[in-house]
Amino acid sequence: MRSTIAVDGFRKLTAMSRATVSQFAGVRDLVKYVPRRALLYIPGSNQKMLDKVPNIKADCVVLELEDGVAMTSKHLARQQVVKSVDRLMTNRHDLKCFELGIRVNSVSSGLIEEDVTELSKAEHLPNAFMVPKVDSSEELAAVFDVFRRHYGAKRVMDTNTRLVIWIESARGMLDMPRILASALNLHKNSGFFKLDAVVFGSDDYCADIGAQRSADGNELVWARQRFVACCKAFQLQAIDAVFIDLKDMGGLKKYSEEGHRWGFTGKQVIHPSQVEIVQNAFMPTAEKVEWATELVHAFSQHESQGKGAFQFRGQMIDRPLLLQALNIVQMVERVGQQS
Ligand SMILES: CCC(=O)SCCNC(=O)CCNC(=O)[C@H](O)C(C)(C)COP(=O)(O)OP(=O)(O)OC[C@H]1O[C@@H](n2cnc3c(N)ncnc32)[C@H](O)[C@@H]1OP(=O)(O)O
Ligand SMILES: O=CC(=O)O
Ligand SMILES: [Mg+2]
Repeated sequence: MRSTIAVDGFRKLTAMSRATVSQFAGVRDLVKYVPRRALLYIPGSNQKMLDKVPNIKADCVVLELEDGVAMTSKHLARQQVVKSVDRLMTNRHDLKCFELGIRVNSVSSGLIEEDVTELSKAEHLPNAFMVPKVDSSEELAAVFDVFRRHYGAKRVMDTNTRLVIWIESARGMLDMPRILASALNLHKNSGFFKLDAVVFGSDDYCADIGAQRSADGNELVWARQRFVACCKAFQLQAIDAVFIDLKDMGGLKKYSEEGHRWGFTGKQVIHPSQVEIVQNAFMPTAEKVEWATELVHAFSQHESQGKGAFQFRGQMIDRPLLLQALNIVQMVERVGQQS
């Protein structure tokens, strides 16, 4: 299997290479890197699905309060998610996922206040709070305000809890650079949850622009490519669209591999049967892991001789290539620790 090959490739790293990689911890914080190849939604209203979380191997599990939950079940979902997050975070070392998040309702829905009021009754914070339909940077101030009022300043400003946001409208898409910069500044200036990943809400985006979904996905090409470029401009992870045809595993594989080639970091999934296909598609190949490991090592040697650019296997290498190689090494290191 592709992921296994890559993990084996990583295990061949020598102690010297590992030490070399750690010299670049200042460039990218290796310890805090969270793989998000597959981000699985679990509706908070479904207790049977919530009970499966400890054994789910998706990189990121999203306890869902938004569109996966009927309006008539929001209250029940909030109560079940509060109990689940306390139970799961108490035994967090037993979880198979890297990140347990909660997706609240959007600011524009008018439901976020009730979500946060209820969630703040939990003793534990999740690893990440997830906010959908962020259309403007002003909305982030409203998110900060509602969390600070209900959780208290200390709990939301002195924590490792991360922020993940969804871009799902034409307005959000056009304003992405301002939205992402504001979210990062909010963390820098106030200590509020740090933005770590951005998710493309393609179904809501299609509804917003009036596009019809097609088998070849042409209607989303521009948006997906702009989305990746904006995320990567701010060194943020970019999570690709949901694939809703639950029985079409070939189609899921094709779109996942395409997303990986285009620069996405991972993909949203809605069913456990989609997890492994997506994780494999977003795993670097064994050759790529070997290339990355050797490149990082070569970079370190050249840098110690005062050379920022050099030749490596016939290619010119400088800092951007080092960053790409570090992304690969960080991903494989975390996945290797899990398996
Ligand atoms: C597109 C825009 C978005 O906003 S996406 C995010 C919002 N949507 C969601 O949260 C939906 C998430 N997915 C689901 O609710 C389910 O997968 C849906 C699509 C309803 C299908 O469920 P169901 O009919 O039970 O499927 P199934 O019979 O094939 O299930 C087999 C076993 O797997 C389980 N399962 C299913 N989905 C999940 C899931 N997301 N998380 C955890 N477990 C899941 C089922 O409970 C079932 O378990 P068992 O075999 O009965 O023990
Ligand atoms: O929230 C996800 C979407 O596709 O919409
Ligand atoms: Mg959506």
